[in-house]
Amino acid sequence: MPNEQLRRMDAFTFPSYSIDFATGEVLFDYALTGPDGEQRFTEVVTLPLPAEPVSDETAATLARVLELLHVVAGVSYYKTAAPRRLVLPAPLGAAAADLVTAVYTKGLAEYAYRNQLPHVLELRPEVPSGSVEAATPLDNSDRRPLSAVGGGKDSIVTLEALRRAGFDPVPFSVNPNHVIVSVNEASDLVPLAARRRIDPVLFDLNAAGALNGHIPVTAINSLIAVATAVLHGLGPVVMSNERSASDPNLVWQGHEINHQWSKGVEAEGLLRAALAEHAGLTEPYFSLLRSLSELHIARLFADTDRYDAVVTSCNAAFKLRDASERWCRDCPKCRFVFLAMAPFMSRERITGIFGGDLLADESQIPGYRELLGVDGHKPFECVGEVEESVVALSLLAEQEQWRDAPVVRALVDAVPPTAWSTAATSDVFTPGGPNYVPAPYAKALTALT
Ligand SMILES: CC(=O)N[C@H]1[C@@H](OP(=O)(O)OP(=O)(O)OC[C@H]2O[C@@H](n3ccc(=O)[nH]c3=O)[C@H](O)[C@@H]2O)O[C@H](CO)[C@@H](O)[C@@H]1O[C@H](C)C(=O)N[C@@H](C)C(=O)N[C@@H](CCC(=O)O)C(=O)O
Ligand SMILES: Nc1ncnc2c1ncn2[C@@H]1O[C@H](COP(=O)(O)OP(=O)(O)OP(=O)(O)O)[C@@H](O)[C@H]1O
Repeated sequence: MPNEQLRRMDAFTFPSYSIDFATGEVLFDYALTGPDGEQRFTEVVTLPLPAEPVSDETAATLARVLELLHVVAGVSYYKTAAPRRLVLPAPLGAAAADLVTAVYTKGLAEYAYRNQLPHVLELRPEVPSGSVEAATPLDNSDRRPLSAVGGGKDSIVTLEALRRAGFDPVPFSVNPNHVIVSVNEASDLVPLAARRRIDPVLFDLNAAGALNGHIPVTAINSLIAVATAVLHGLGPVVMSNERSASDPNLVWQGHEINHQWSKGVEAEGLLRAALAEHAGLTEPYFSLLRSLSELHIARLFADTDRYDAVVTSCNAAFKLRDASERWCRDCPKCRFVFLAMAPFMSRERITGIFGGDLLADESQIPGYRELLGVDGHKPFECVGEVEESVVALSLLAEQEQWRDAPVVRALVDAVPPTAWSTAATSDVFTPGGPNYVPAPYAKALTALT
């Protein structure tokens, strides 16, 4: 469909979804409609099937989770045209409607900012009138947790913390690539995996110049994880989203723009409330690492070398096409994670993990200046706060193995005195802020810290 026609689309709708219990395949249909006709999309999510037949109760709870996933996963297609009407397929309760509103506004805020589409920040879904039958409550809180694995340091810290505290976690990933497969192998735990196939029409539209941008992918992965936990009779989904994921990159038109919005604590609360209201799940989902800073998590990661040969946090390794093998060593996330891990391990070890020494490479200095708040705003990437970067730098400046590294020397000179004094009184190693960690799991976190 030509780009001008896409731009004239006035509504985004959700025609249907279906599940095939013989294959685990769930089809989610979407449509953009406008004066020139419609553009249809179908996304396919394939859930891993349990060995036992699925009971009617499980099927009913699963259907409720999939209703939420259907609406949330629509963001990938909505963003090709950004119509002003978002027409939901069925009535929703208040908590579920709040989740959907936030996913399409706050979750798409970076996309709205970069494409200069302020109306997206004000989008309000049209919810058909009518009541929603109350869901049957399901308390699965004492079952084995499903631990989402993204291949990076954070989910590794969670997996090990749960294991050490005796929770017997099941690793879970959506579309595990070779990095995730290797992390699971290194853990020696038996994982579950779901497949997600984006409609290839989206890639054609992108190639033809359709609107594109960042989407709240963690909200989608989280709901696929919850659906899998329900189908397999498992317990809560445990995420590894850190404290700083809740902090915005900038404010635009009075709205916070946060690249990591769906990793933040607000999204976590909205998702929990929507799952409780719409699917009856009393303890569906939480982030174990919510109260920790990225720097703190990096320090915890350094405690074990079991995953050194496989851990990969760089997003370039997770692209659907032309992915890097492991760390690309030239993006904000590689720079930040290197800086965050370096104070807690030998130079030889970290150089082995990354396949190179970023603090010896002067071409990295401009990127590090952004992370340290010397130039520009916090990059649109999964990176920690400026304060965390300054604290990491101050720790490096005290260490013989790092203090003369060219990048460390240049950055120490660049950071302003005010930043050093903030870092000197920083609480980055003190857990804090709101979290939803259930009481029985608090011990896993305490054992960690
Ligand atoms: C890997 C990555 O960072 N991808 C972002 C990148 O996409 P790119 O075009 O370079 O390559 P692909 O990932 O292969 O995607 C191709 C196109 O497919 C569409 N798409 C992909 C996944 C999806 O769930 N929905 C989609 O619509 C999209 O049109 C792609 O162009 O740039 C894109 C545009 O800015 C981003 O949307 C891609 O981000 C992925 C959705 C992704 O998985 N990103 C995570 C690594 C990520 O950013 N995680 C955040 C958490 C953010 C959150 O709130 O959940 C983080 O780590 O901070
Ligand atoms: N493919 C995936 N399948 C399931 N969960 C995922 C996937 N990718 C990321 N996640 C989860 O989403 C959350 C955010 O991902 P993120 O990439 O920040 O974490 P990570 O890979 O554990 O660590 P790092 O921040 O070092 O990359 C984490 O809880 C992670 O486990």
